[in-house]
Amino acid sequence: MSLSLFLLPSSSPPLPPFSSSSALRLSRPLTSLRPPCFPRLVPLPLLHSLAHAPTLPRSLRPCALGSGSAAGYLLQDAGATAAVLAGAYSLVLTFDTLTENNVIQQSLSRKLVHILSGLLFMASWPIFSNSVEARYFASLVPLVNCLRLVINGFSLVTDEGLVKSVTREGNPGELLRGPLYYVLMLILCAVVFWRESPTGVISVAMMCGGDGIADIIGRSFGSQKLPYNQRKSWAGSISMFAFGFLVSIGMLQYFSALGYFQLDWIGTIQKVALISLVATVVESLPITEVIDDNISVPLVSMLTASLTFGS
Ligand SMILES: C/C(=C\COP(=O)(O)O)CCC[C@H](C)CCC[C@H](C)CCCC(C)C
Ligand SMILES: Nc1ccn([C@@H]2O[C@H](COP(=O)(O)OP(=O)(O)O)[C@@H](O)[C@H]2O)c(=O)n1
Repeated sequence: MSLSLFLLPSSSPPLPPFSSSSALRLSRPLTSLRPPCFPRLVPLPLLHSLAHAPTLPRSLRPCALGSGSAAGYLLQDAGATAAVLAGAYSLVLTFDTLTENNVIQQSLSRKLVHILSGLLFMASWPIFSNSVEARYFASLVPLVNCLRLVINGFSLVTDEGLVKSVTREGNPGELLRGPLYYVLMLILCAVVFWRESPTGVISVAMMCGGDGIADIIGRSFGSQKLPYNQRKSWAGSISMFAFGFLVSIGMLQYFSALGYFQLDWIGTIQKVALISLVATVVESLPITEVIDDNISVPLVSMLTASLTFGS
């Protein structure tokens, strides 16, 4: 069997922007392809070289787009969803234990959960399949946590560990604000943008990395307050810009290395710097008493990224 690599036939629907997907087509009908073949975790450049390999052992044959069976995709996505859900529960339990044992303060615990949850959730996206439904399976994770926050926020049940590790004062009602908006934004980014667009990646990075570090640095080193907002500081805002920028570039590199999109890095660095600046300015405004940062920061990042990246 020889593999030939060529672009999608012109009759195919246009590839989403930034998709560098080149369909691997086999010389015989896809129906003859039998798994196992490895999922899209293999970086695309490697797939290109594999595509030209004269013969490949069956177990090393890359999946052609759409070559996985529906049942295979379903199994992969269900397993990935269960694994990431378990990861979410373990993360909160870990920080609850650390707080309970006074290893870290409750405020730091909440912020570390804020930084790590969304970034680790986004980092898990490549373990989901190439199916159209994959993003919906992935969004089940923040959805289940959304329900968990709501039932605990209304004290229908009481999960002390959850309340302690993600609230400021240990009041269950707090779960219905910052944490709830946070998981709703993760659902939005996963469903609308998924791993095919820099927009969702940057928005999650700014909400988790940028806004998360601003609190930690701002509380500890924020003596110099902003002239227009005495609740925010130069240290907090500068750290939000810098860390949000670095985390955004890092996550874009991650998805690019796995072949989900290819970016012109000079232009990307400029665009991400602009997005980080806009998000940092918005986060510093007194409006955050009206609109939670977990809404304003990702939304303004989505808007700015959509305008600058065109997707
Ligand atoms: C503490 C959180 C938000 C508070 O925001 P703020 O008020 O400080 O601005 C984050 C709440 C996280 C939530 C309880 C759990 C979310 C889990 C996530 C969707 C999946 C993580 C999976 C990964 C593998 C650990
Ligand atoms: N730009 C910023 C953001 C937060 N902070 C500090 O972090 C604390 C919490 O910030 P925040 O109200 O935005 O926290 P979250 O809404 O993100 O949980 C503020 O009261 C400030 O002490 C800062 O100094 N500068």
